[in-house]
This record gives sequence, structure tokens and C-alpha cells, in this order.
Amino acid sequence: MASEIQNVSSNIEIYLRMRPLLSGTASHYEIDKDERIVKWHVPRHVAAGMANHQKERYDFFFTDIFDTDSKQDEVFEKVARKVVMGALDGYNGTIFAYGQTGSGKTFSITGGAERYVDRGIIPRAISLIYSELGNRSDYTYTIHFSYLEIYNENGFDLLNPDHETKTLEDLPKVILLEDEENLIHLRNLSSHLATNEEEALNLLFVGDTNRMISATPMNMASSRSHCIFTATIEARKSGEDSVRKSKLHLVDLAGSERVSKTGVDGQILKEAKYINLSLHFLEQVIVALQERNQGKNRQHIPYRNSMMTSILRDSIGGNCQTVMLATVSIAQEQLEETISTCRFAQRVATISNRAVLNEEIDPNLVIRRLKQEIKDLKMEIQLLRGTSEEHTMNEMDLKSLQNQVYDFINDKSSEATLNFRANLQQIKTIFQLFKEVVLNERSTHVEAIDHDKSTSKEDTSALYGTIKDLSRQIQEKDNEINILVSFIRKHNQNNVQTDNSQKEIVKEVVCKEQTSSPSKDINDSDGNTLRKGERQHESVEESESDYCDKKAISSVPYVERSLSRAQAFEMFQKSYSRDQAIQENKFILKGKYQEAKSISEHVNKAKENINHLKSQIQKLRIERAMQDLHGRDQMETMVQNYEEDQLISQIETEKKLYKEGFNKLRDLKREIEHLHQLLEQNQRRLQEDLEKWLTLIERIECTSQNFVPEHPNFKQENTLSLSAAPQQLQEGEKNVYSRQQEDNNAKTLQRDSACGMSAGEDEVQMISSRPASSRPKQESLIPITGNAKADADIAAFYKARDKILQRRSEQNEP
Ligand SMILES: Nc1ncnc2c1ncn2[C@@H]1O[C@H](COP(=O)(O)OP(=O)(O)OP(=O)(O)O)[C@@H](O)[C@H]1O
Repeated sequence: MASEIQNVSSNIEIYLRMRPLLSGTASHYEIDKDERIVKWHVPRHVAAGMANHQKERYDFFFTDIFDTDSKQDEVFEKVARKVVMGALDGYNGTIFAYGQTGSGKTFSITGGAERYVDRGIIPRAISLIYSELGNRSDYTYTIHFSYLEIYNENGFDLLNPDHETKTLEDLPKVILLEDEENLIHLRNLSSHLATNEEEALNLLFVGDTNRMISATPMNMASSRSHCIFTATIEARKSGEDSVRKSKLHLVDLAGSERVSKTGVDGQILKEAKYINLSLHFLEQVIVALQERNQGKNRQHIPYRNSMMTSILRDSIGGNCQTVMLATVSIAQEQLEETISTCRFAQRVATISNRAVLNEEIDPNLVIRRLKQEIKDLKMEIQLLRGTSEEHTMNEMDLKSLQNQVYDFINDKSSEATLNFRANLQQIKTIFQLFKEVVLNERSTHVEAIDHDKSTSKEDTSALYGTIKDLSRQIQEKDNEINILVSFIRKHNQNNVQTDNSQKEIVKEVVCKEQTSSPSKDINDSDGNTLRKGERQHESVEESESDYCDKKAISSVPYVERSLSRAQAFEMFQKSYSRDQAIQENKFILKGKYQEAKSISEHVNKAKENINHLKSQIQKLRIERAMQDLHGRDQMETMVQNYEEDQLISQIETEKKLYKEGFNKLRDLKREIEHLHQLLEQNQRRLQEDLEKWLTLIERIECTSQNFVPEHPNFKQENTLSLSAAPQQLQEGEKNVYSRQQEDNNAKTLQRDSACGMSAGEDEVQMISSRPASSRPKQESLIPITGNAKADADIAAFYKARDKILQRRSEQNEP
């Protein structure tokens, strides 16, 4: 995380935004972009009318100035981006809009209801937060949102679900509590976890709608309340004890116009006084801070005088990166208010804040870590004292320790180490494992000697010598074989012919695979256990253990290699047994998408309707505010109230539809995600099975006798006649091969190895037990490698191996 914010004091940044003129005459003003100064020219007659202000030009400095044509994204980038990023880095942040009613505070903070490009700072901040999380994967973020409305010094939770059924007055009031450390807590203000942008935007939408429809005779316009949308961000880095906690307040203050100008009375006057009072207290706080900054003896800052200043205490003169957006009208008749707003901003600019990184140790994490440390230390002490308790290890731990020990033994590097916890039980187990390995080795060795008791000593050593020699030679030939195999494959691509016998072979191979026994180990003369996978073409053979999902692909017929991959795929898919499930899932998914599409259309429609109704209410309220200024009769008031009630009840209906739809969509989204996962899994398996199937085909081609590669080294004596293999090679007959058959066995192994297939007796049996009718009529001969010496070596190796296996099985017989 790299933040531009340092732990140093800096003054609150102030920005000015001018609202486009809707009607009337515009004031005369100039913006000096370089100096970042706005100059308001006041006509002589207006200046004369302004209380205490006789000047004809007023200049104000700002961090930046946005003229009437400024766009929402520009404002967000300049005003909000760094504050949001700072909050993600662990610094508190506040952005507050201040200005007279109708000057564009809500438009700037929340945005216009109709157009997407009119999204304000809050929705853009939400998008930025969630898109940034993707770039900060080393941290785990938890983000909660709350939305508070302060009206007549009372706090209301805009995210309280009871908003739907109760009036504002009947909702529980948010209560301000202060702890011994002067930290403010808000009772009855709900906090909602949002794991993604969609959820957070939904909370904003719900809160804004509640703000609009909190229909009470007192709350006639949003301009009379303050709204604070807060994101509480927690970031934890894995493996660390500390947690970063920050708060991001996005504040839409009530209209700042002076009461005297509105000429209101009664309830509205009372509200206006409250609003003015809380803004007045805000001003007092700012003045006090300004004086303190100027070195005047100002200890007490009157934060507690109002709810808003209490909540925003850190934002003004505290631990916070704060930005003020002053919104003004350029209308000449509003010039006095405009100058008043600019003047207030100049005061705010003198306030210095000190944003510090809010990083603290998470006691829960520390406790957990210390507990583990204590446990380890205790065990170490017990071990050193020789009083270690013996805990029985569970199966998983034992398995993992076993693997570690085997890895350690098999690692030939002199730097290999075995890491384990200092625990008596583990040490004992390790010794036990070592003992087992040594005993096994010994018994294998003794076995080998016993085996050969019947043969002469000379024969035994000659046999071991041969085996050792052969393993070395096989290694040497490996490269040679690979070259030859690629030659054969190339040749094969051009010459392979498809016939029914090949199809039979596929079936047989598949059948064989289904019943094939797990790979067997053989011992070389050094007593090293050689697993099949360790012999040749290991990478290919590794996958042999789970070689193709037989059931799934056994239904798939043989395909000619000459087919294109796409054709092969098509053919494979047609007979693939899992394809039906895939198609079914696709069908269901399609249905769910259609359902989601139609629901989201309804949800969007409801949202559009709500936004439309909201703007109608807003228009109505603005009209009423204008009439308030000029006085209106009772009849008009009743009609307007009735109209607003109607609009509000329509919003309620739409809101219900929106909520139902949103919940349905959320459920559907979950189902769709699940289906997607299933489909991905199926596709992956299909892909794997296809690859395996193609490999199988390739193997069959290698096994088939339909071609005689025109290899330059090809010689008649190095070829193998498969047709000479016995038709029914049964279990009991396995060990009485003729020399020819033994050679076949070895050669088949060699071919299979070249094709990436595990070798052994089973394969030989499988091929030879193929019905004669299914075999090609043509007598075909296949060289193993094309190299006489290599073929002879391999055959000899297998001969030797069979002898060992035969002896072993004889010995094992009672
Ligand atoms: N920069 C702007 N561009 C276009 N329209 C704007 C702009 N600023 C404000 N408006 C429009 O002016 C009207 C009043 O703006 P807005 O509600 O944001 O004022 P406000 O300062 O929040 O008022 P209040 O104090 O009553 O909440 C709205 O219809 C809004 O869409």
C-alpha cells in the first residue's frame, strides 16, 4: 500500500463548484485558473444592499475551482480520489459539501437520479473502493456502511428496515454516546457489511430512497437535514497482528442559507433555526480551531454543542484527511449567499488536520499467536527435560510426517533436511519410520539372496550385473527411442488406416484399462525400488495412474487420426456419456439467465420509476420552497401535500417490487454461479477426457500392426510378429512363454512406453487375447526401435525382469 498521505499536519483542502444557472441573471465573476482564485464582481446597487459588505469585488482562493460546465468524474478525480485511497490505506477521510439550498450539494455527493454519468461522489467512491480491493490481495478487507440523517438535532438510521413501515418519528433515534477515551459511539445506527460493489450500491439506494420518503409533516425537504454516509474499513495483512481501521465520511450538509432571508415562520422556522444552529456550531468549531492555529489561547473546541460536530470531530481539526466542497449558485440574486459560502470556505481552509495511520494491534490475533508460542515453548521445555508427554498423532499428521521422511530419504542432495516440531512423539515416530525403511531394505536384500539360493552364485551375480547394466543402457537408449517414436508418429499420421480391427483394439485397451492392476514395482540389482513411473517417459506415465475416466470415454468410438481436431471433438462429444449432463446444465443455466434478465428488467424498471418519482417529489418540494418565500395559501398546500403523499405511496409500492426483485436476483446469481462452476468443471473434465481419448487413439495406432515404418534401420530380425502371440493367454500360462513370447512382451512394453503407456504383462495379455477375427489379416511386423542393439537390450531386460518376478511368485506360493 502506498499512500500519498504522510503523518503530517495539513490544512483542509477547499474546492468550489458552481451550479449551472437555470433561470435569471448570472453574476459577473472571473476564475483565475493559475492562481486558483475566483473574483466576484458585485454591482454597486447590490453591494450597497449587502449588510456590512460595501466592496464591489470579492476574491477567494480555493484548492481548485469547478465552473458551471464541470463534470462529475472531474470533480470526483480531483476532490475525492485521494481521500478514498487514503481511507483504504488506513487514514480517516471526510468529504463534505456545504452551500445554500439548491446549490448542488446532493448532486455532487450522491449524484443526479436520472443519468449514469451524473453519479456523484458516493457511488464513484464505492466503485473505486471495490475495484481497488483487487489490487490489494495481500490484505483482507472488511467494509461496513452506515447512513445517518440528522434532522432537528435527532439522528435517524436511513438503513433501518423499519423505514418501510414506520414514520420517521416512530423510528428509534440514533443516540450519541461518548466513552472514557472521548470516542463517540452511535447507538441505534445499523452497520451493514457489503462484500461487493453491488451490495454497497444497494445500501446507498435504499438509504437515499428512505431519505426521500421519510414522509413526516416535519421533514418536508432534504435541504433541512444533514446526511452522513460512512464506510468503515478494516484491513488485515495475513500473518500480521496489526489491523488498519479507518472511516470515510461522505457528508451532505443542510442548506446554509440564512433564516432572515427565507422569511419563514412556525415549524419551518424552528427547523431552519436548528439547521442554522448546527451549522452555526460548525462555524464556532472552525473559528475556535482557527484561533488556536493562530496561537490564541483556545483550549476548548465546542464539538459537543451539536450532534453533527460531535460525529465529525475528527474530521475537523483532528485525525482525518478532510476536503470541503463549497457549492454555490451563480445567480445574481443569490450572490450574497454565494459570497457567504466562499467566506466560510476561507475559514475552513485555515484548519489544520493531522491524518495518522490508524494501525493497531488486533488483540485477538496476538492472543492466538502467543498461545501457540506458549504451547511450542512448553513442548520444547518438556523435551529438554525429558518429560515430554506423548500425544498420539492423528492419521493425517502421521501420513504427512511419513511423506516428509520418505522425501528426505529419497532426496540425494547432501543439503536435504528434515524439518519437524521438537516433540518427543514426532522424534519417536521418525525413528520408527527410519527403522522400517532399513528393515525393509534388509529383507528385500535377503529375499533376493534367498531367491537365488537355487541358482548358482555365479548366475546370481551375473543376473544382477545384467539388470544393472540394462537399467543403465535403457536410460541411454531413452533419447534414441524418443527420436524414433517421433519418427513413427510422423509416419503414422500419413499412413494410418482405420479398420474395424483397430476399433476392437480401442475397446480392448479400454477394457483392459478398466481392469488393469496398479503398477508394480521392481527392484534393480542395487536394491533400489524402481517404480514404473520412474523408468521411462515419466511425465506421461504419471497420468497413467488415473488414466482416462473409462466409463466416460469407453462409449466413444475409435476416430481416425486424419480427422481434424474439431471433427474429432465433435465425434467424441456425440458419444461422451457426460455430455448429456453438460447439455442439461447448459439448458438450466440458459433458463436462469433468461429469468435473471427478466427480473433485472423489472428491478431496473422499479429503480427507474423510483428515481422518476423522487425527482417529481424534489420538483414539488423546490416549488413549495419557492412558494414559501412568497407565501402560499392553504388550499395550495393541501393539494401539494396530497400530491406528495401519492408520489410517496407510489415509491413505496415500487420499492417493494425493487426489493423483491433484488432478493430474487441475488438468489439467482448464487444459482448461476454454482451452475457456472459445475459447467466449468464439466468442460475441464471433457477437455481432459478428450485429450486422454486422443492419446489412447495414438497409443492404439502405435500398437496397431497396420504399418511397417520405412525406417532406414529396419531389419527383419528386429521385428515382432504379433500374430504369433497365443490367442488365449491365460493366467496359468503366463509364466511359460516361449522365448518369442517373452520378446513380444518386452517389445510391446517398449512400444507402449514410446506411446506413453505403462508397460507389463497385462498389456501383453490384453493384446494377445484379442480375438483373431479382430486382428488385421495382413501379417505385419513392427520394429521396437528400429535399432537392433536397443531392441535386443530391452528384450533382455524384460527377460531378466520376468525371471525375477517368476521367482518371486514361486517363492510366495505356499
Ligand atoms: N452541477 C450541476 N449540474 C447540473 N445540475 C445540477 C448541478 N448541481 C445541481 N444541479 C441540479 O439542481 C437541483 C438542486 O441541486 P441539489 O439538490 O443537489 O441541491 P442541494 O444543494 O443539495 O439542495 P438541498 O440543500 O435542498 O439538498 C437538482 O435538480 C440538481 O440536479
